[in-house]
Amino acid sequence: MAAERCWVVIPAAGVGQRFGGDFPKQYTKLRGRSLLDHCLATFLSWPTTYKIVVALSASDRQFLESDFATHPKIVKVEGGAERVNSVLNALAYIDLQADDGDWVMVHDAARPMLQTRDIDVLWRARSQYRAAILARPISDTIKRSNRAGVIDRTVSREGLWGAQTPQMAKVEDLCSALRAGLQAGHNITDEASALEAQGLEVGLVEGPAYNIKVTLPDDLHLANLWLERQ
Ligand SMILES: Nc1ccn([C@@H]2O[C@H](COP(=O)(O)OP(=O)(O)OP(=O)(O)O)[C@@H](O)[C@H]2O)c(=O)n1
Ligand SMILES: C[C@](O)(CO)[C@H](O)COP(=O)(O)O
Repeated sequence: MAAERCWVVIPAAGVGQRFGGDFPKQYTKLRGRSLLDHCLATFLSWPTTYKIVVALSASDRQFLESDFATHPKIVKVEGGAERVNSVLNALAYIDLQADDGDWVMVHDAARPMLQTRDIDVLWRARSQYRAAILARPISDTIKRSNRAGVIDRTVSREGLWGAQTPQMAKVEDLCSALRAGLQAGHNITDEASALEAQGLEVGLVEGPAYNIKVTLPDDLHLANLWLERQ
Protein backbone atom coordinates (compact mmCIF):
# COMPACT_ATOMS: atom_id res chain seq x y z
CA MET A 1 0.00 0.00 0.00
CA ALA A 2 1.45 3.41 -1.01
CA ALA A 3 2.45 5.70 1.87
CA GLU A 4 -0.34 8.07 2.81
CA ARG A 5 0.29 11.60 1.58
CA CYS A 6 -0.42 14.73 3.59
CA TRP A 7 -0.81 18.08 1.88
CA VAL A 8 -0.48 21.22 3.97
CA VAL A 9 -2.39 24.48 3.56
CA ILE A 10 -1.07 27.60 5.26
CA PRO A 11 -3.55 30.49 5.06
CA ALA A 12 -1.29 33.56 5.15
CA ALA A 13 -3.28 36.21 3.29
CA GLY A 14 -4.62 38.12 6.30
CA VAL A 15 -3.84 41.74 7.15
CA GLY A 16 -3.48 41.33 10.92
CA GLN A 17 -5.88 44.16 11.75
CA ARG A 18 -6.18 43.21 15.45
CA PHE A 19 -2.41 42.94 15.73
CA GLY A 20 -1.79 46.34 14.19
CA GLY A 21 1.56 47.34 12.72
CA ASP A 22 2.67 48.54 9.31
CA PHE A 23 2.65 45.14 7.63
CA PRO A 24 0.71 41.86 7.88
CA LYS A 25 1.44 40.09 11.19
CA GLN A 26 2.54 36.83 9.51
CA TYR A 27 5.74 38.71 8.62
CA THR A 28 6.37 39.85 12.19
CA LYS A 29 9.68 38.44 13.43
CA LEU A 30 9.82 36.00 16.33
CA ARG A 31 13.44 35.27 17.32
CA GLY A 32 14.58 36.58 13.93
CA ARG A 33 12.21 34.51 11.79
CA SER A 34 8.75 35.52 10.52
CA LEU A 35 5.71 33.80 11.98
CA LEU A 36 5.04 32.35 8.54
CA ASP A 37 8.57 31.00 8.14
CA HIS A 38 8.37 29.34 11.56
CA CYS A 39 5.32 27.41 10.31
CA LEU A 40 6.94 26.56 6.97
CA ALA A 41 10.14 25.37 8.64
CA THR A 42 8.17 23.09 10.95
CA PHE A 43 6.13 21.48 8.18
CA LEU A 44 9.17 21.21 5.92
CA SER A 45 10.95 19.32 8.68
CA TRP A 46 7.98 16.98 9.16
CA PRO A 47 8.80 13.95 6.94
CA THR A 48 5.24 13.23 5.83
CA THR A 49 4.60 16.67 4.34
CA TYR A 50 3.91 16.13 0.65
CA LYS A 51 3.52 19.75 -0.52
CA ILE A 52 2.71 23.02 1.21
CA VAL A 53 0.25 25.40 -0.43
CA VAL A 54 0.54 28.91 0.99
CA ALA A 55 -2.31 31.34 0.36
CA LEU A 56 -0.92 34.87 0.01
CA SER A 57 -2.54 38.22 -0.55
CA ALA A 58 -2.42 39.38 -4.16
CA SER A 59 -0.49 42.42 -2.90
CA ASP A 60 2.00 40.35 -0.87
CA ARG A 61 5.57 41.30 -1.76
CA GLN A 62 7.15 40.16 1.51
CA PHE A 63 7.05 36.43 0.82
CA LEU A 64 9.88 37.02 -1.65
CA GLU A 65 12.09 37.61 1.41
CA SER A 66 11.09 34.31 3.01
CA ASP A 67 13.80 31.71 3.64
CA PHE A 68 11.53 29.36 1.68
CA ALA A 69 10.39 31.63 -1.17
CA THR A 70 11.73 29.21 -3.80
CA HIS A 71 11.48 25.93 -1.92
CA PRO A 72 10.41 23.13 -4.32
CA LYS A 73 7.82 21.79 -1.86
CA ILE A 74 6.04 25.12 -1.58
CA VAL A 75 3.30 26.33 -3.93
CA LYS A 76 1.80 29.81 -3.73
CA VAL A 77 -1.86 30.60 -4.43
CA GLU A 78 -3.78 33.82 -4.10
CA GLY A 79 -5.73 34.22 -0.88
CA GLY A 80 -9.31 35.36 -0.64
CA ALA A 81 -11.46 37.86 1.21
CA GLU A 82 -11.81 35.66 4.30
CA ARG A 83 -9.69 32.87 5.77
CA VAL A 84 -12.12 30.27 4.40
CA ASN A 85 -11.71 31.66 0.87
CA SER A 86 -7.94 31.49 1.17
CA VAL A 87 -8.16 27.88 2.35
CA LEU A 88 -10.57 27.00 -0.46
CA ASN A 89 -8.26 28.58 -3.07
CA ALA A 90 -5.43 26.41 -1.80
CA LEU A 91 -7.67 23.35 -1.83
CA ALA A 92 -8.72 24.09 -5.41
CA TYR A 93 -5.05 23.67 -6.40
CA ILE A 94 -4.68 20.49 -4.31
CA ASP A 95 -7.96 19.01 -5.61
CA LEU A 96 -6.50 19.01 -9.14
CA GLN A 97 -3.41 17.08 -8.02
CA ALA A 98 -4.52 14.94 -5.10
CA ASP A 99 -4.90 11.20 -5.22
CA ASP A 100 -7.95 9.57 -3.68
CA GLY A 101 -7.37 9.22 0.05
CA ASP A 102 -4.84 12.03 0.35
CA TRP A 103 -4.95 13.95 3.61
CA VAL A 104 -4.63 17.68 4.17
CA MET A 105 -3.72 19.70 7.25
CA VAL A 106 -4.64 23.37 7.46
CA HIS A 107 -2.49 25.45 9.79
CA ASP A 108 -2.64 29.18 10.50
CA ALA A 109 0.50 31.14 9.66
CA ALA A 110 -0.35 32.98 12.89
CA ARG A 111 0.47 29.91 15.01
CA PRO A 112 4.29 29.85 14.86
CA MET A 113 5.00 27.69 17.91
CA LEU A 114 3.79 24.35 16.51
CA GLN A 115 6.38 21.57 16.72
CA THR A 116 6.74 18.46 14.55
CA ARG A 117 5.88 16.32 17.59
CA ASP A 118 2.49 18.06 17.70
CA ILE A 119 1.89 17.30 14.03
CA ASP A 120 2.79 13.65 14.70
CA VAL A 121 0.15 13.46 17.45
CA LEU A 122 -2.53 14.76 15.09
CA TRP A 123 -1.32 12.54 12.20
CA ARG A 124 -1.60 9.43 14.40
CA ALA A 125 -5.26 10.31 15.02
CA ARG A 126 -6.10 9.44 11.37
CA SER A 127 -6.31 5.81 12.46
CA GLN A 128 -9.21 6.76 14.74
CA TYR A 129 -10.98 9.60 12.93
CA ARG A 130 -11.65 10.66 9.35
CA ALA A 131 -11.03 14.23 10.50
CA ALA A 132 -9.39 15.67 13.61
CA ILE A 133 -8.03 18.91 15.02
CA LEU A 134 -5.64 20.01 17.70
CA ALA A 135 -7.60 21.68 20.47
CA ARG A 136 -7.27 22.54 24.14
CA PRO A 137 -9.82 21.91 26.90
CA ILE A 138 -11.02 25.17 28.43
CA SER A 139 -9.76 25.52 31.99
CA ASP A 140 -11.09 28.99 32.88
CA THR A 141 -14.62 29.63 34.13
CA ILE A 142 -16.50 31.04 31.13
CA LYS A 143 -18.63 34.14 31.34
CA ARG A 144 -21.05 35.55 28.78
CA SER A 145 -21.24 39.35 28.83
CA ASN A 146 -24.24 41.59 28.37
CA ARG A 147 -24.20 44.71 26.20
CA ALA A 148 -22.88 46.81 29.07
CA GLY A 149 -19.78 44.59 29.41
CA VAL A 150 -21.13 43.11 32.61
CA ILE A 151 -21.45 39.38 33.31
CA ASP A 152 -24.76 38.18 32.00
CA ARG A 153 -24.21 34.58 33.13
CA THR A 154 -21.66 31.87 33.68
CA VAL A 155 -21.44 29.30 30.93
CA SER A 156 -20.52 25.74 31.84
CA ARG A 157 -17.06 24.86 30.54
CA GLU A 158 -17.94 21.17 30.63
CA GLY A 159 -16.96 19.73 27.26
CA LEU A 160 -15.68 23.06 25.90
CA TRP A 161 -12.46 23.11 23.89
CA GLY A 162 -10.58 25.88 22.15
CA ALA A 163 -9.89 24.87 18.55
CA GLN A 164 -6.31 25.22 17.36
CA THR A 165 -4.71 24.26 14.07
CA PRO A 166 -3.62 22.10 12.30
CA GLN A 167 -7.02 20.80 11.33
CA MET A 168 -6.81 17.54 9.40
CA ALA A 169 -9.20 15.86 6.96
CA LYS A 170 -9.31 13.94 3.71
CA VAL A 171 -8.88 16.32 0.80
CA GLU A 172 -12.18 15.32 -0.79
CA ASP A 173 -14.11 15.72 2.46
CA LEU A 174 -12.74 19.17 3.19
CA CYS A 175 -13.22 20.45 -0.36
CA SER A 176 -16.87 19.43 -0.41
CA ALA A 177 -17.58 20.56 3.16
CA LEU A 178 -16.17 24.06 2.63
CA ARG A 179 -17.97 24.45 -0.71
CA ALA A 180 -21.24 23.30 0.83
CA GLY A 181 -20.79 25.56 3.83
CA LEU A 182 -20.15 28.62 1.70
CA GLN A 183 -23.05 27.71 -0.55
CA ALA A 184 -25.28 27.54 2.55
CA GLY A 185 -24.04 30.94 3.71
CA HIS A 186 -22.44 29.59 6.87
CA ASN A 187 -19.86 31.70 8.74
CA ILE A 188 -16.90 29.33 8.52
CA THR A 189 -14.07 30.30 10.87
CA ASP A 190 -12.37 26.92 10.91
CA GLU A 191 -12.36 23.74 8.81
CA ALA A 192 -13.95 21.62 11.52
CA SER A 193 -17.12 23.72 11.60
CA ALA A 194 -17.72 22.99 7.92
CA LEU A 195 -17.03 19.28 8.39
CA GLU A 196 -19.35 19.14 11.41
CA ALA A 197 -22.09 20.83 9.37
CA GLN A 198 -21.81 17.95 6.89
CA GLY A 199 -22.25 15.47 9.71
CA LEU A 200 -18.66 14.26 9.75
CA GLU A 201 -17.20 13.17 13.07
CA VAL A 202 -14.22 15.38 13.91
CA GLY A 203 -11.86 14.13 16.60
CA LEU A 204 -10.46 16.42 19.29
CA VAL A 205 -6.75 15.85 19.88
CA GLU A 206 -5.22 17.74 22.78
CA GLY A 207 -2.78 20.33 21.51
CA PRO A 208 -0.05 22.12 23.47
CA ALA A 209 -0.70 25.31 25.43
CA TYR A 210 2.10 26.99 23.46
CA ASN A 211 0.26 26.53 20.14
CA ILE A 212 -1.22 30.00 20.46
CA LYS A 213 -2.56 32.12 17.62
CA VAL A 214 -0.75 35.46 17.47
CA THR A 215 -3.77 37.75 17.22
CA LEU A 216 -2.92 40.72 19.46
CA PRO A 217 0.47 42.28 20.24
CA ASP A 218 0.56 40.64 23.70
CA ASP A 219 0.43 37.23 22.02
CA LEU A 220 3.86 37.88 20.51
CA HIS A 221 5.28 38.58 23.97
CA LEU A 222 3.74 35.31 25.17
CA ALA A 223 5.34 33.45 22.27
CA ASN A 224 8.73 34.94 23.18
CA LEU A 225 8.29 33.89 26.80
CA TRP A 226 7.53 30.33 25.70
CA LEU A 227 10.63 30.27 23.53
CA GLU A 228 12.76 31.45 26.46
CA ARG A 229 11.73 28.25 28.27
CA GLN A 230 12.64 25.97 25.35
N1 LIG B 1 -8.52 36.56 4.14
C1 LIG B 1 -7.71 35.89 4.99
C2 LIG B 1 -7.75 36.14 6.39
C3 LIG B 1 -6.89 35.44 7.22
N2 LIG B 1 -6.04 34.54 6.66
C4 LIG B 1 -5.09 33.82 7.51
O1 LIG B 1 -5.80 33.05 8.47
C5 LIG B 1 -4.99 32.91 9.65
C6 LIG B 1 -5.79 33.17 10.91
O2 LIG B 1 -6.45 34.41 10.77
P1 LIG B 1 -6.25 35.63 11.79
O3 LIG B 1 -5.43 35.24 12.97
O4 LIG B 1 -7.59 36.23 12.02
O5 LIG B 1 -5.36 36.62 10.91
P2 LIG B 1 -5.85 37.99 10.27
O6 LIG B 1 -7.11 37.79 9.51
O7 LIG B 1 -4.67 38.52 9.53
O8 LIG B 1 -6.11 38.88 11.58
P3 LIG B 1 -7.23 40.03 11.74
O9 LIG B 1 -8.56 39.29 11.80
O10 LIG B 1 -6.86 40.65 13.06
O11 LIG B 1 -7.11 40.94 10.56
C7 LIG B 1 -3.82 33.88 9.50
O12 LIG B 1 -2.63 33.14 9.24
C8 LIG B 1 -4.21 34.75 8.32
O13 LIG B 1 -3.09 35.18 7.56
C9 LIG B 1 -6.01 34.29 5.28
O14 LIG B 1 -5.22 33.47 4.80
N3 LIG B 1 -6.85 34.96 4.47
C1 LIG C 1 -8.85 28.45 12.76
C2 LIG C 1 -8.74 29.01 14.14
O1 LIG C 1 -7.38 29.32 14.43
C3 LIG C 1 -9.24 27.99 15.13
O2 LIG C 1 -9.27 28.56 16.44
C4 LIG C 1 -9.55 30.31 14.31
O3 LIG C 1 -10.91 30.04 14.03
C5 LIG C 1 -9.06 31.38 13.36
O4 LIG C 1 -9.83 32.54 13.63
P1 LIG C 1 -9.39 33.93 12.98
O5 LIG C 1 -10.34 34.96 13.48
O6 LIG C 1 -9.47 33.71 11.49
O7 LIG C 1 -8.00 34.14 13.46
